[in-house]
Amino acid sequence: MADTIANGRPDQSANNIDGPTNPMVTPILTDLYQFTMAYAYWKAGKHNERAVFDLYFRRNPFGGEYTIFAGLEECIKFIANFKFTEDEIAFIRSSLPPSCEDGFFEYLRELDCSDIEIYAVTEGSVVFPKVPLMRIEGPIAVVQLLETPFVNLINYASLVTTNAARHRFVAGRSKILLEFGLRRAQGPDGGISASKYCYMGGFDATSNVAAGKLFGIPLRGTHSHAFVSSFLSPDEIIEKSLQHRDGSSVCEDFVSLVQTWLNKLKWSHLLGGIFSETNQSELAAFTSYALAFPGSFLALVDTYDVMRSGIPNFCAVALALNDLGYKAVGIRLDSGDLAYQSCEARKFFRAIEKEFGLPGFGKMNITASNDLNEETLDALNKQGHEVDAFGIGTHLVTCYAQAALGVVFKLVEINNQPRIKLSEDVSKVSIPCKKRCYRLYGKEGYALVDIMTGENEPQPKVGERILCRHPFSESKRAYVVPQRVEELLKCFWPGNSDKTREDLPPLKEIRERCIEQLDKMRSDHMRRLNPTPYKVSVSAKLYDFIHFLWLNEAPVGELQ
Ligand SMILES: Nc1ncnc2c1ncn2[C@@H]1O[C@H](COP(=O)(O)OP(=O)(O)OP(=O)(O)O)[C@@H](O)[C@H]1O
Ligand SMILES: O=P(O)(O)OC[C@H]1O[C@H](OP(=O)(O)OP(=O)(O)O)[C@H](O)[C@@H]1O
Ligand SMILES: O=C(O)c1cccnc1
Ligand SMILES: [Mg+2]
Repeated sequence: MADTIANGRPDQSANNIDGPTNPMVTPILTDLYQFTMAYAYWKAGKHNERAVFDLYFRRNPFGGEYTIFAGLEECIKFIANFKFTEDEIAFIRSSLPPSCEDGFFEYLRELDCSDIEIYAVTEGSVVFPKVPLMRIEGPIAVVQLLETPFVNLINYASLVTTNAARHRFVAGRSKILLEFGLRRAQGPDGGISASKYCYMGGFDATSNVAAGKLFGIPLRGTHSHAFVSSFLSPDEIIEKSLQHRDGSSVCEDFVSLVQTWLNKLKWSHLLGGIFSETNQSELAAFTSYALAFPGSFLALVDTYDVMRSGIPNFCAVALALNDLGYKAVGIRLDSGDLAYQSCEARKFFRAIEKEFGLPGFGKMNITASNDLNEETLDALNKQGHEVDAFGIGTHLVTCYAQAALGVVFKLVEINNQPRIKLSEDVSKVSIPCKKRCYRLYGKEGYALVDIMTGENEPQPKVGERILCRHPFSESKRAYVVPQRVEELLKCFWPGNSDKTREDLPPLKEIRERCIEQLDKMRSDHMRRLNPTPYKVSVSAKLYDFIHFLWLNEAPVGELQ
């Protein structure tokens, strides 16, 4: 028997692929019906029949016309370490009827994924409905057991990556996007996954420390209202000294230096009249935070009153820091009208730059947060704002605008026999056969269409006209002369076959791929309002075959 590691799972480390991020992702993280079907396949002697399943989705989320494929690495890590523990086998036995024969549990005991082959689109790619994101081949009983965990691992990952990409699209390339969602995410796995996939979708950093450690995502953060209101007055600051940044001198009373600056601001003719007395609790909090982090001072300015207290208090501290050679980072706004306040804050910073001759002060970073989503970002853009960074939590990580991406896993072939699943709803009819999928690019470098062909059809060639047909609608078809042809499905798990396994790229590389692919999308597919659908097609041969099979399988009705 194989060695076992700490959690009782057989040691598969010879495959050099770590297990999934979440240790709950085990072979029993599946639906009961996968085991009942596996038993029935086994009992019928059918369990080793070679099946091909496609994993795909039917509609793009968030009313958009694109999706980002994510979660592949976790699927591969899962199957690379797929092995039942004795404990799990005992539990499965206790969950099935007592009549289930021992031989089945012997079979489960020996099971791994060495006989499975997985072809997939590269993680971080832009993908479209109906085109397989993954093709899973292998003994039917095993592939069936993979359905639920794979759909689970791809569904939220792709949904939240797409959500992040959509937020990035609205915010624009130049803005810093911070994921602040851990506290509002659906449990610990939701939080960790959100941080990983929001980074993949184009966010710059997360506040989630565990995700920073696990995935190397840059960590960023400010401070909360509690920190501000926990102080009563500057009198409670005991340690008041601060060394000059270059070490040349020490300011013994930084608190007084801040007070001096606050008075200067109050009486300055440019700024005068905006405020009188600022909140002393807030001033004490800012001063203390600056004493703790003089090189990276950033303050939350909306606890009491942004313009009459938060901004002047922040500026007094920032100016005192400047005297000692430190450059404050900026502010965070977390309530009220973020467009208006950011513009007012910017005016104040610029006025200070001018008044005190401090180059760069006007460019102080303004971070905004508070229930932000695509719509509010869009509204802020339309109004005009001065925000440099957005901190986004709830709407981003919970995918508030759409709860799930209906990923499905459908049988398309068994023992080399193509299979189709019919439905009253045409959009739910599956596309049969083991297929090859290509993206065809046009003259201007944009992707024109994705096309699926039968496995043995010749590959579309550059410069050669090919007919692309809508899979179900007879009248929708177009000729395409591709300038570039990209094969979409690559082998990420060759099983026992002699295919070469694609490496799993590091997260940063996947993120770069995602950003690059989105940049190359035609703008009409990307726009928020009524985007143009991207064309997904099949070859003429596959079209004919789908419709032949459809007619073959659909019973003819009888009218009486
Ligand atoms: N200029 C703006 N245009 C459109 N939406 C905005 C603008 N500024 C802020 N928002 C959004 O308006 C909403 C304001 O929410 P709400 O009134 O509940 O917050 P608040 O009272 O300002 O703050 P708090 O979180 O302390 O309750 C938030 O979703 C915020 O993102
Ligand atoms: O608004 P989100 O997009 O979810 O971003 C995260 C929020 O979390 C923090 O708020 P906090 O937990 O203090 O709650 P509150 O602002 O709702 O009072 C922070 O100040 C943001 O407002
Ligand atoms: O660092 C922050 O400002 C932060 C972190 C989590 C949630 N809200 C804000
Ligand atoms: Mg808030």
